[in-house]
Amino acid sequence: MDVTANGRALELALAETPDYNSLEARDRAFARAIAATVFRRSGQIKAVLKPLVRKAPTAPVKAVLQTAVAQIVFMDVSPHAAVSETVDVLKSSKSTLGFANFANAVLRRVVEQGKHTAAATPPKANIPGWIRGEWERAYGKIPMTKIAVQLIKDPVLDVSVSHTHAGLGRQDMAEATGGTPIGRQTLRLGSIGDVTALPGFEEGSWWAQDLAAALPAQILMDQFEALDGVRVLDMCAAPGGKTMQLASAGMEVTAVDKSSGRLKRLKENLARTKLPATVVQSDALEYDAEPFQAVLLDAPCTATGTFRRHPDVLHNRNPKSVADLVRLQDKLLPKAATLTAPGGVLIYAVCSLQPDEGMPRVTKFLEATPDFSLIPITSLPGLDLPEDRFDGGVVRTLPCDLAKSGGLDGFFIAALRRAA
Ligand SMILES: C[S@@+](CC[C@H](N)C(=O)[O-])C[C@H]1O[C@@H](n2cnc3c(N)ncnc32)[C@H](O)[C@@H]1O
Repeated sequence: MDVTANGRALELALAETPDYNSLEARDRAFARAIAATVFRRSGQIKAVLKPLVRKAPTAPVKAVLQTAVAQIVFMDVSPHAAVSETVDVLKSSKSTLGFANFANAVLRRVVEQGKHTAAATPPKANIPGWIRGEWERAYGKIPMTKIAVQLIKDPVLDVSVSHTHAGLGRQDMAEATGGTPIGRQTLRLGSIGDVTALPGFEEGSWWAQDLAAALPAQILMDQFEALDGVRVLDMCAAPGGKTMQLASAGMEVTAVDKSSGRLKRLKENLARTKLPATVVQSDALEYDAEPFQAVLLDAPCTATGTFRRHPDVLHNRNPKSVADLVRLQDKLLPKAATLTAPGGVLIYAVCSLQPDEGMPRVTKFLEATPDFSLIPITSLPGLDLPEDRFDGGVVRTLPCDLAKSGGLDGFFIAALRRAA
């Protein structure tokens, strides 16, 4: 409820819930899986409940019913156990006690017919209408349907393997984990479990990073013949996935971020991977330094492109949050420009599928800043993406790309150069 009503991220909402924190690790993982399934399957769950619930119950009762449907229809949970646990939960509070019998009756019907109703409801019903509209207009109806299929699949785990570690390279990691090398430095692993238990974690040989999230830094690095000692600013850097890529390639990285909590994670990541970077806590809009040969602006965005691992992003955003972020992106891009040295490279990236956060930001910036021009990108070595992902000389990945191997995050990436 905190996610939909207050726009909180599911991870944060859970982390600040005392009942959740008091659970054993295994039960916490189960509770998180139920919550994620509620968001992943929101439209199908609604379709299952609609014919059975004539009058809308209170918000807490509705939320409890949704978690029950998630378990009964979509998870490997005994239906009997899910019904009786749910009824017990409702009985445990005075405000919901009166709904226990009602829920019992509804959920028995869900056990009988829920799977059938869910199967008859297309996956695109799980995507909120306003987002579906924007994606259909931007990417077309068929890609939209394929994108929706990625939402109901279990996400894969991608890790980026450090360039600096002679010990556990990508091939060693592949052999040790059964993972598949994909792209330039990514290893794709079957499903997300306890990442800290994977070989090479303690040694800092890799960090979790979606294949698409590794592209902006790779595109930046492609613009240089030699990387050693090149000064680069990672302007919105935490938790540091891209900082680690740049540092592990030998670049001299300054990592700026506004959030102290997220910078703490960045510092932990750098310590674990034994990679160097100058870390600065600052609002990027107020940060000043001698201009850099390269600036990476991985801008704050709606992050709707990350829905495979974070299905809640489709439910805690709205058109106003897009507009607010667009305003910030329109300030950050010119600021990034002032920090880019003449002849230098500026990369703008967002992990968003909302069209407004992509090309229109770059077009507006280029119109206002004549000493910058687009460096057209027409393909990415090692990645077999459809030609139209490079329309306009920029990169637009869709979650349905490379679908057979697990898809990838939706990113928009543009490379720009300042005149010398
Ligand atoms: C997309 S995330 C960055 C992810 C990171 N580049 C990575 O690869 O791990 C955006 C970041 O922008 C930061 N941020 C938001 N507004 C900012 C601002 N005005 N100045 C600096 N950082 C900001 C957020 O704290 C967040 O860490």
